Amino acid sequence: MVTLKDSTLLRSDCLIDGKWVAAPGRSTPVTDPATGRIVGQVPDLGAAEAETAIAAAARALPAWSARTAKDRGAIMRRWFDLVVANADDLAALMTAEQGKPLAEAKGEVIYAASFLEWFAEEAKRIYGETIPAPTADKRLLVIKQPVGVCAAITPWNFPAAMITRKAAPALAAGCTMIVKPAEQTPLTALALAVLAERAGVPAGVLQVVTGDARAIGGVLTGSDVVRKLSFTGSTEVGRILMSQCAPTIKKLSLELGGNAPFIVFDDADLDAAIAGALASKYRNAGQTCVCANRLYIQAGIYDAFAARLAEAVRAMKIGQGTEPGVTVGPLIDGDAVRKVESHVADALAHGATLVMGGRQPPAGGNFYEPTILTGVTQKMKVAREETFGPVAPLFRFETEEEVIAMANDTEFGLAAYFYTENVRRVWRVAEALEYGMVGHNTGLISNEVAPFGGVKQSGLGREGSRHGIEEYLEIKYLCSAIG
Ligand SMILES: NC(=O)c1ccc[n+]([C@@H]2O[C@H](COP(=O)([O-])OP(=O)(O)OC[C@H]3O[C@@H](n4cnc5c(N)ncnc54)[C@H](O)[C@@H]3O)[C@@H](O)[C@H]2O)c1
Ligand SMILES: O=C[C@H](O)CS(=O)(=O)O
Repeated sequence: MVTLKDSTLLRSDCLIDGKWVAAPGRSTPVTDPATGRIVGQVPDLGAAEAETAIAAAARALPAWSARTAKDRGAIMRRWFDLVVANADDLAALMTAEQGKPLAEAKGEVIYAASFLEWFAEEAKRIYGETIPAPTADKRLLVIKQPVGVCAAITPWNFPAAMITRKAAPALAAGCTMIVKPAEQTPLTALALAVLAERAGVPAGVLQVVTGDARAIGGVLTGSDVVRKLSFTGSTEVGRILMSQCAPTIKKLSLELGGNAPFIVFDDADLDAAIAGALASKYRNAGQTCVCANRLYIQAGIYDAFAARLAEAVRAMKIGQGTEPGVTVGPLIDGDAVRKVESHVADALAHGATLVMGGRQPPAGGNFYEPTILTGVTQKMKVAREETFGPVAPLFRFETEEEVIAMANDTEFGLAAYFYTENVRRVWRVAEALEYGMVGHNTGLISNEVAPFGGVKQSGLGREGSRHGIEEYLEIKYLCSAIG
């Protein structure tokens, strides 16, 4: 089990309609991916409970949306304060169920809290507009109103941030929300719900339902009462949910898979490029949607970059997230390990060279050693699929035109990175890359103030920034005849 300062944050029941709901005889264990040990139990709920949660959200909507923006903002701010005050416990829960190193988990909790802080303020800046009427007898204006009852389905790799990045703008806008967290990481979601309740979020405004993803998701996507779905996860599941939402024409936010190119030109600051590669590639053991998935290194510095990266990666420490100094934790489960193994085996079978790693450590489990491959080509799986593991495949390129073409040769379009000191090249490359987010001379681009999201098959819409709250608002145009 997990040792917390506040043991009441470890829940084994769900929050529905202001009540904590258990399911005697219907519970699912939550396991530590580093050890396989059970760290908690959560209810295995389904369609009936999803329906109950939707009805509760609908009942709570009028009063919540009628509260002033300042009032909702104050509650969101209290939620922020409580998340920060309980960051150590939330990080402990996260490391226990997701495996990331404790320092990373703490960092994610603070990142997750930043969305609560940001949208506590943005709630008060939902502005409308007046429009000069084309005729003297009319007055035209635009107001913005909350979408209504919203659903959120979230992934396991960022168990806190992927929830607050949705719930914060939704509640700030005056919507109510049902969250279905990933089955692997429900404990963090339930602890956030405890703190939301303590912050004053009323019954029915925020609900967390754990259990049968297909059954719960089927009800959330099929209900006409649910006016919006915000999903973060794989592109494959995003397609399914998008089609399930079609009959009720829901508003959609989709944050899906990635295949980020990481481009280093000959004139790059090599120290900065190595630091950026480490941060982008190995964060969360490579299990982030914006991880560098392909590293394109210009011919003139290819060997030097490979050697420097190997030297830096050798300094990494793999192990349980609770161990001091650990920088690479376990992958989420055996399937994730097998996917990484298949990508490495495919690359080697097609001519790549293993510089380091390429195996599980002797201890086994869900760990996989940080890996570097050279001699990688576009024909290999690592070029076409999201590896979602600590594998850095290095591709060699000669010209700017060639690398832009290779970088864009994917159905994904979430994040891309490039390193150069040439100002003219910054503009050429940034504008030519077909991605929603581009990092120049940095491997870390995510924060609460910037619009996070992708193009092509990496998703729809943006989260965070001043744009993120628009996803939870409808525009209403009012035309008043005064003649
Ligand atoms: N773009 C982003 O911001 C972002 C962030 C994190 C993760 N991701 C992507 O998510 C993927 C990894 O996360 P994952 O393995 O949790 O993704 P996943 O798509 O397997 O699962 C995500 C969520 O969807 C639920 N789900 C799965 N099938 C469902 C169904 N048929 N009906 C209803 N719900 C269903 C899961 O229970 C989970 O809560 C990667 O592709 C990663 O790139 C994207
Ligand atoms: O997995 C992708 C998440 O969005 C993580 S982050 O926002 O880049 O930290």
